[in-house]
Amino acid sequence: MKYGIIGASGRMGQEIARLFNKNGHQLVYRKDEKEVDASAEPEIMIDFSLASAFPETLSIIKEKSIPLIIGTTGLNKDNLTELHNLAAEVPVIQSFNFSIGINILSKLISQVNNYLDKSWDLEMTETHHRFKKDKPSGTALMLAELLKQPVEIHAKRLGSEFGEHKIEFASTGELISLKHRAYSREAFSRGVLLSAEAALELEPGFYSFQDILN
Ligand SMILES: NC(=O)C1=CN([C@@H]2O[C@H](COP(=O)(O)OP(=O)(O)OC[C@H]3O[C@@H](n4cnc5c(N)ncnc54)[C@H](OP(=O)(O)O)[C@@H]3O)[C@@H](O)[C@H]2O)C=CC1
Ligand SMILES: O=C(O)C1=N[C@H](C(=O)O)C[C@H](O)C1
Repeated sequence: MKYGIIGASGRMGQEIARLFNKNGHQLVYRKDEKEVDASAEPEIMIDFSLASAFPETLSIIKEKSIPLIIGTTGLNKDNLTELHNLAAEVPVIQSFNFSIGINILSKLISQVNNYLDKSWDLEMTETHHRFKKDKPSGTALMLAELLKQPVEIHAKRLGSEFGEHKIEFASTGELISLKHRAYSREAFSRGVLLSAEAALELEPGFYSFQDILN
């Protein structure tokens, strides 16, 4: 397929281009903060840029009227509402984490939730590379929303860490610890590839990555 990337020169943009090109797809549209490079009209658009780019992304998708896969974090509730409105016109697949593992972890957290009461303490830690611009991670915020009670999120920025999320549940007598760690950005680009290939067959609507995996 012919695809476009908003945030093409970024860490994720480069990883997505590597995996998509390996799978025979053609990158025909690249946008970064100051540059656009287009050789043909893309069939789908992928956005891994920055929250500050969101208004531009919205107008690009409205103008091109093609499916959007968006992984950019730091989006607020108004941004997500605008994505839902856009989904009336085109398929929108949105996730703060396109790794299969985090989607498994989400299901485990939801199950653990069912057994916990106020006598259990919860703590969450997310660890990312030193260049990450937002804090806490979008994944941590997404996981926190699955929990019945509020949880403090500790954010660590260390070296080249690709992304680790740990949730600990403790009573006065025992501890449960659930952790996911990405070993490379391919953990995310694989999910983006699955979503992009599915997007071409979807009706307009708002889809999570979980919807694509189901
Ligand atoms: N959902 C998921 O699975 C994952 C999500 N992410 C998220 O993806 C985003 C990108 O991460 P990462 O690649 O590490 O970040 P980088 O900082 O490496 O890349 C950001 C990219 O966005 C570009 N950009 C900045 N402003 C604009 C704009 N106005 N229009 C178009 N492009 C713009 C930058 O271009 P320039 O260089 O010109 O400034 C750069 O290419 C982050 O929000 C991160 O949290 C990351 C990994 C997985
Ligand atoms: O910036 C990153 O690298 C990542 N960001 C996402 C987030 O904010 O949750 C997903 C992943 O953890 C990597």
